[in-house]
Amino acid sequence: MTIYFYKVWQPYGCFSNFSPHGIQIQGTYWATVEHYYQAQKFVGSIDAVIIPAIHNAPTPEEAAALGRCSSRQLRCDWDIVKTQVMREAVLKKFLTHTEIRDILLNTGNEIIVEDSPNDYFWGCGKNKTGQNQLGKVLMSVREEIRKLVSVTALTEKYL
Ligand SMILES: Nc1c(N[C@@H]2O[C@H](COP(=O)(O)O)[C@@H](O)[C@H]2O)[nH]c(=O)[nH]c1=O
Repeated sequence: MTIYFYKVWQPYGCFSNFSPHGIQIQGTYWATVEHYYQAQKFVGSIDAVIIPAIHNAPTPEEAAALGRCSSRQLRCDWDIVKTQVMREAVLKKFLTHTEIRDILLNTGNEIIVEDSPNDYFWGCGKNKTGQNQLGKVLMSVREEIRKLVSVTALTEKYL
């Protein structure tokens, strides 16, 4: 059965980028995946000065609001890199926090969908026709971690 998630306080809320699971990437700690993702929009852009404010935002909602401000200039390659940026952060989240890693692995091979009513790229949108890129990232991270877990088990057994 397809697994739908969206808000942190709803079922499978730990799949949301707003969930309180911090990540360390290239020596910097980010309070949530959302903080990291929103900040990456401005790396190398003339509006990169906003990055510390996004990093220090007290909540992921505030980080998202800063990153979504339409008067700021995004890095020019954002559309090309954003899915890879998201994948790296989501992979780090589920490698770092074992309790939610198990929740992800225990979803088996079910389809995972971000049930966002207004996001047709990361989510499925109101009418469920969206691209669901975040769900796809989560399923691909699930596969990658499964492979890592089996390699680790084999290594422990034979080496
Ligand atoms: N979970 C969740 C949202 N969805 C998240 O918003 C991000 C996309 O942002 P942008 O690229 O700026 O449109 C991405 O992490 C997506 O998963 N949005 C919300 O306003 N509230 C929420 O609880």
